[in-house]
Amino acid sequence: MSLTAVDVTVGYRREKPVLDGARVTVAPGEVVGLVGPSGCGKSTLARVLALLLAPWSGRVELDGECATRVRHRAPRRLRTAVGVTFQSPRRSVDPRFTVADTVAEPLRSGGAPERDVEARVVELITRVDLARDLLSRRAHEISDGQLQRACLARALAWQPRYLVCDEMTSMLDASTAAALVRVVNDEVAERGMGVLAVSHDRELLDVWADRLVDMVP
Ligand SMILES: Nc1ncnc2c1ncn2[C@@H]1O[C@H](COP(=O)(O)OP(=O)(O)OP(=O)(O)O)[C@@H](O)[C@H]1O
Repeated sequence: MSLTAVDVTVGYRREKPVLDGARVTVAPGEVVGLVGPSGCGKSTLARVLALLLAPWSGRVELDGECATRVRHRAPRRLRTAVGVTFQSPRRSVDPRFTVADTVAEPLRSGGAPERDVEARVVELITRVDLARDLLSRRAHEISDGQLQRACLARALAWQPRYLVCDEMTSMLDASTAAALVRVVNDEVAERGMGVLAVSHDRELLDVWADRLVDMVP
């Protein structure tokens, strides 16, 4: 059981791979910190493992199953098994959506019955310590920290087996950052979720991660 990148080669421009045969594996219940110099491809590898970017060659294995398609083309059981959070919550939400719509979005697109969605959204925002009266607000009406909490709630909507955190805390104040890491750690401890944490903050990863993977360019 693991979320694993096997010999992944991928880039954004033809014949200029950013990753060339990259490998990383995350076991259930494990927090793996991904470090390396700026531009070495950490976010790219995170996107590949989150099934958002298809490798040119190599593969992603999710608990032994090879993920051959990405984004909405990936089968639902794989899409819902991996959650992802990004550095900038503002760039990762639809500004027209309320907080409730943002958190509900993966549930709706994954086919959750509408009668269950509202209750689950309340459960999720409670989990990330967001007040219920924020549910009707839009992104521009709440702080970065509150919006990142909503994004973490969205990432946890389907109780993913793995979570990819790409610089989740780097735009946040220290206390919000610590609170979000605690929420993630609770999911690790309670359900055995595996985490890939990308961060520039070595001190954070030294305390958060069980082990570090250094991407040598
Ligand atoms: N969408 C994109 N289109 C074109 N090039 C990209 C894109 N995303 C990343 N790159 C390029 O790919 C390389 C690796 O970027 P990536 O963001 O994966 O690295 P990183 O290690 O996460 O960097 P940082 O630590 O600075 O966030 C960089 O040269 C970057 O400019």
